[in-house]
Amino acid sequence: MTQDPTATAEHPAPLIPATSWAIIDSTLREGEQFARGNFRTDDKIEIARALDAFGAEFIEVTTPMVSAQTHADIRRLTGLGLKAKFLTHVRCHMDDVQRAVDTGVDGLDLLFGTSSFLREFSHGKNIGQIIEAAQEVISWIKTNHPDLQIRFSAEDTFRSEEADLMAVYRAVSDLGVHRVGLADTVGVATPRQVYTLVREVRKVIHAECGIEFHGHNDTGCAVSNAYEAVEAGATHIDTTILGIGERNGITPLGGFLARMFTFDPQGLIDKYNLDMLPELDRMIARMVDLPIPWNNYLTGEFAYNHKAGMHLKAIYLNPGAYEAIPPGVFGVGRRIQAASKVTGKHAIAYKAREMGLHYGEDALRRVTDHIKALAEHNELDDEHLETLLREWVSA
Ligand SMILES: CC(=O)SCCNC(=O)CCNC(=O)[C@H](O)C(C)(C)COP(=O)(O)OP(=O)(O)OC[C@H]1O[C@@H](n2cnc3c(N)ncnc32)[C@H](O)[C@@H]1OP(=O)(O)O
Ligand SMILES: O=C(O)CCC(=O)C(=O)O
Ligand SMILES: [Mg+2]
Repeated sequence: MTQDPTATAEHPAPLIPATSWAIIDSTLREGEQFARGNFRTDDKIEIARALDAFGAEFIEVTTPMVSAQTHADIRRLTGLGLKAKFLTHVRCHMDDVQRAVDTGVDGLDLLFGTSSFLREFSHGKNIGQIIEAAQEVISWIKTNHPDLQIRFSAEDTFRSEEADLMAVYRAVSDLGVHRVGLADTVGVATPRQVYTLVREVRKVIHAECGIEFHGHNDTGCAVSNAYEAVEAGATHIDTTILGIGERNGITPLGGFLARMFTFDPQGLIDKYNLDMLPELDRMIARMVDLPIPWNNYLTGEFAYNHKAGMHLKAIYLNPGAYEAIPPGVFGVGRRIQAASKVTGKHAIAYKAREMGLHYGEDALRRVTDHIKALAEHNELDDEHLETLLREWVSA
């Protein structure tokens, strides 16, 4: 991790500075592999513009080999004049690369599966042949398109033999790639494995070489694995909006930002327009025709719902008592659910005060118990609660 020269005793350097990593948002690549991800040209433009306005550093798009329409769409996107850099995700094959270089992208994300599963059942190449293909393709790009950034990823990294991985990463680093990629393709890696492997890879690549992590969420570790990657020195993290991708998806943009915010809030505020997150999540939910999950990081309907009496007492005094991240920073509001059987007298007193009503201690206990008893069998909304509080005063 880099030292922060501006750190003082009063303002220590953040644990993981937001300047040490960048987002490669892959909604337009991995996201197109989601069951409902079938973006039309206008959708792609809307997504790219929104990500750019948000401040995403990189936007990964799919390979132009998909279709003539996709090829034309990539050219359209790269011609929009956005600040974000475009990367296209292509097989490590001359046909694909030659088609990709005229799309106006800033870089190529090359990949080759290195696990025995993918060597046997996907492309049929051994490690020596993978390195040979990498040499041919990377040398050609460097000679003919020296301005393009090159990343090489060992697909299915975490089911690959470590010796194979090190041989491949060392070879592509020697060829001068700008970044290597570690991909948890089937979402099987544990946070500790990710941390350890990133540290090992760092030892065999050149000093300026970035490390990218791409993590699937099959076992629920996509956010924690991305975090461990950064802690170990990864410089780039793949995300998608709402986490859409193959199967149950990858590290979600919102979840990853929530995680990283706790280490360097100001760094994230400086880098991204965080209050656009709800808009991004709603945009993708609309395009894939699914609701935002109720428990979604930061933007789920109940992500900032507070209900239990003990929580509410403290929340009214200081929301930080039960919130890791202030919701307003991400453009969302909190919801206080004061009328339930798990409420308490402090919440009821607070609600009453908001309405200009005051109860003595006995009355407050009685109205609170009445509300709790009613809520035992009925849903009580805010309107119902307000009516009850007024009736109780006039009774
Ligand atoms: C984990 C991931 O998400 S990896 C990224 C996945 N992305 C995509 O698949 C992009 C969308 N894909 C497509 O549109 C198509 O699959 C295409 C255009 C890429 C290829 O289509 P087709 O030629 O019809 O081949 P198909 O998809 O059936 O098979 C995959 C081919 O890629 C080859 N391949 C797989 N990985 C690699 C690689 N890293 N480098 C080179 N070739 C590879 C396979 O050997 C197979 O080629 P073969 O027919 O010569 O054996
Ligand atoms: O190119 C990469 O690093 C990731 C490819 C991918 O989507 C995966 O392995 O799941
Ligand atoms: Mg993937």
